Amino acid sequence: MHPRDQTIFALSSGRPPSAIAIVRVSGPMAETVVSRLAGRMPVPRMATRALLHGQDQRPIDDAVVLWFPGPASATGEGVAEFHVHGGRAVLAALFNALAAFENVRAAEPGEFTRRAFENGKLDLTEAEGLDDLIHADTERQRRQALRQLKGLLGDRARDWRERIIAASALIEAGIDFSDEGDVPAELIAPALAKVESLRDEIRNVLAAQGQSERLRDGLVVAIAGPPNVGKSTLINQLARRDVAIVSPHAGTTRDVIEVQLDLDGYPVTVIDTAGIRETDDPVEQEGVRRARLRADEADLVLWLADGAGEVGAHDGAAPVWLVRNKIDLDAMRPNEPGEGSVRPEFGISAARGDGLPELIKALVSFAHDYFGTSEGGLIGRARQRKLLQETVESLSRSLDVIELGEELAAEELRRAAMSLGRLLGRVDVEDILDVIFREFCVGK
Ligand SMILES: Nc1nc2c(ncn2[C@@H]2O[C@H](COP(=O)(O)OP(=O)(O)OP(=O)(O)O)[C@@H](O)[C@H]2O)c(=O)[nH]1
Ligand SMILES: [K+]
Ligand SMILES: [Mg+2]
Repeated sequence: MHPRDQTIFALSSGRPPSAIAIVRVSGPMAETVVSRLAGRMPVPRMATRALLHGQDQRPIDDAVVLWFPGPASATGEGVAEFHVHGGRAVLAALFNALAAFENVRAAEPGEFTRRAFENGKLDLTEAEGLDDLIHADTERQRRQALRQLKGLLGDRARDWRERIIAASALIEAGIDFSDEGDVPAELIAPALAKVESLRDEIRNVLAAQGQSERLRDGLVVAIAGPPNVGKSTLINQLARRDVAIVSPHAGTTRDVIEVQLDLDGYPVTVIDTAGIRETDDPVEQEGVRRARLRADEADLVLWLADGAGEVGAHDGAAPVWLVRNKIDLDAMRPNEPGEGSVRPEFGISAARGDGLPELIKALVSFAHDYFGTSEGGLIGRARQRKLLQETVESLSRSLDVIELGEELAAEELRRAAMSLGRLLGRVDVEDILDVIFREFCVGK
């Protein structure tokens, strides 16, 4: 039997142990599974209490059972939900009982959503939005994901696709008309006008968007600098807890330490690294190597220095802010901009907290620019942006090549429609589906 026709089950709630755990079952066997385990069929969509029994008639748990007959269910198939007590042994007993049925197996990550997608319950942008919503840590990520889940991008893309197909139908009708020679201009002109306005519309969405698909991955800020300048003290201050060891001993931090922060709704990862210096200690050398690597990959580097230190050499393309620490030790006032310095310069005391509000304010404003200011951003992922860009390019090309022949223009329009089809998950997507759904949680 094809894996797709098998019945799947998974824990859909959080990690056990928990007060309640929800196990979902989807597929052709779901109905049989419910009636055997619960001893009867619950009324559809009504919470029903039942003592669950395995096939050996031993009781499993006192549960609440829900039955959603397909196709009006989350996946489009028959779906059962078992709300059981969230103990590990309870779940193990239930999983054993489920797996004992023929053609019933544990679900792969994302398999429920994939079935929903394959049964037309949601388009690919909505499926991606669902995944993002589950993984959203901050308020802005949540709002962005919800827009996707509500299908705002999908709705626009469907409309664009239909209009492209209509324009290309006009051109193709023109081609059919002209047995020999030219296609009548009165057919081509309105089609071209449509294509042009469509292209501008999609361009506007791309432009208005800023970079809000970056919300998924977050902003990476690396704290780097020489040993003992107070890098770990600063990350502890930003995290408001002791994530890194602070000591007067130079070379304390060797591993890369990460904390996730919610800065004004923006997801920011701050990393503390080993102090960068020449050293004979192989462990510290490795720490320094990793520190350089992470600083090179970061989106922003806070180069910490004390006294009169300057920014050290590094290879990354990211902006570097010089942050002078330990201003409590000298007479320098907080946030005195360095003379002739192009990069922002901050004076702080990580130990006492002086200058930190200003530094955090600057970070929020950096995040604001980095993620784009648009609240109405429709694009949630780089994949979506890329396909929209391809659509715009094909539309532009169709306008360019129309002089050379209507067939060429029609071909470009087909390409544009294809890109939007991919965006929605309607064309040749098997390969990307595997990639996308694999990232999902099990039970989703
Ligand atoms: N006076 C003063 N001391 C500080 C300040 N920030 C950190 N220190 C001290 O400087 C020393 C080094 O601090 P760390 O945070 O461990 O420095 P680091 O840059 O992480 O050091 P490595 O991990 O070894 O590279 C500790 O003794 C801290 O207490 C500050 O703002 N003022
Ligand atoms: K130290
Ligand atoms: Mg340190």
